[in-house]
Amino acid sequence: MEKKLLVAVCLAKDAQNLRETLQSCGIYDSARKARRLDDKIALPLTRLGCETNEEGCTKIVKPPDIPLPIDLNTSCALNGVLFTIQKSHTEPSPRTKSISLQEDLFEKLKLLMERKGVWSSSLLASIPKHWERHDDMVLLPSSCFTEPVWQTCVPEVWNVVAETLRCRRLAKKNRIQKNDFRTPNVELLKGENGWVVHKDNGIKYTYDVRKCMFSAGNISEKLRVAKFHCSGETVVDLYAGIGYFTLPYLIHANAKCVHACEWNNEAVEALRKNLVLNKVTDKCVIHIGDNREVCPRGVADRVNLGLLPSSEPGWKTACLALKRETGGILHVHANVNSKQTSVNGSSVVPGQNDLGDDSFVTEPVEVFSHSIGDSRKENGSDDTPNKPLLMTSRQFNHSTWYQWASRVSEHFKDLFLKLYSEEWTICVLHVEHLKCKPSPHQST
Ligand SMILES: C[S@@+](CC[C@H](N)C(=O)[O-])C[C@H]1O[C@@H](n2cnc3c(N)ncnc32)[C@H](O)[C@@H]1O
Repeated sequence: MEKKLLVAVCLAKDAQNLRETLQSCGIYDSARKARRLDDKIALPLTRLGCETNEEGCTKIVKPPDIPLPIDLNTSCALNGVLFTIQKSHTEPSPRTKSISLQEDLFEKLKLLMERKGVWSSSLLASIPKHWERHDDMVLLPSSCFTEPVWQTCVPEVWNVVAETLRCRRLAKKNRIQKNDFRTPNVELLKGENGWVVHKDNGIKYTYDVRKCMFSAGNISEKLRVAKFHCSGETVVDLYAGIGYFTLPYLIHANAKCVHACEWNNEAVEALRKNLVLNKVTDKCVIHIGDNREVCPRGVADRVNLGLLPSSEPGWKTACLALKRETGGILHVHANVNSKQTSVNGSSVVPGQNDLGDDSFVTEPVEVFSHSIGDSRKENGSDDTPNKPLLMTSRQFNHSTWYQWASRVSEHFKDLFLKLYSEEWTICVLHVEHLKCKPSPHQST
């Protein structure tokens, strides 16, 4: 049997369908790259070979478990898609790459717009190259389908996108509204309701994508929180949202109780549902309103300050939330612009950054979770440090971050002194660098 590599060649518009059919028959070779041949696509095949008999006639040789009506260089049909099997004339690419959903989306949209007579290459840039998948919904970025001509072809455009990306509902982000709730401004393009369920590290989060944001960029911090041992601890989550951190504290870190502060009623509705969904309602007290007014005082062993670009508005509230006798741990989040400062060598002021809301959402930004621990009153014991002490994790040895952490701890020292007229001891226990990567659901 000749070891010639074979490909199935079909029209580009049918490539996705054919690929899926070949995959289900077990003869699609996902380790090789699909190739474009003018208006056609050559899909790589596996487990098939060919044989030439004495008359010089070449036939496909296939294992007995593949009873497909296929022959070499002859039109064949599978699931209504016409194709021919041919010998591959090029060496297979060593890289694993099959025709991507993005390429397929491009082909199908181009075809639709050509049929409507409105295709132009200027539309290329607004075909989405990445998206987020939530449940059966695909959430498209704000940069796509911006040209008015797309609107003249709805709902067909949305149907093609939904079919190609294999989802039932389709939504598109617009710029985040500049209000205190950071309302997402998501438009539903296909489907009726915006509620999705998102599973993350064994936790279910439900929320309406039109009303609340799911901060996917926080995943590494959520995973870190999930590893904490908080048995017996009371935690205050000052910016609870839909429960991004409240839930890992309750479910994985095993906190005794979380006081969750949130002022956005839409987020509170989702938070309530999430507590029920994850069966932890009895361990959480929701305080609805501005945390500076509604946060309980003197109750917490740990306070989470998960607000970006800076949690500074909540610093005083966090100090007051800690147990006065024993102190506790503060997790202080902020964006720190280390690029700028590493160039001129100056330090950063806590909370200072030059990144607009939009930059945070769309671009990688350095984000810090800064745990300030053991902020206890001086108890006079010799081993209690009375100066801020940096004990940051080894891999994060960026001097800007140390400087920032050091300034934050000085700031907290002053705050405690003002609030209680007595010295508290502050140690920086850890600095975590959170790269706000593209969402884990993004695909291309
Ligand atoms: C963007 S979310 C962040 C949630 C989560 N901590 C995270 O980092 O993924 C911030 C939440 O804090 C809420 N929030 C902001 N300022 C607040 C305040 N002063 N009091 C109560 N909630 C506040 C917003 O409504 C929003 O739901």
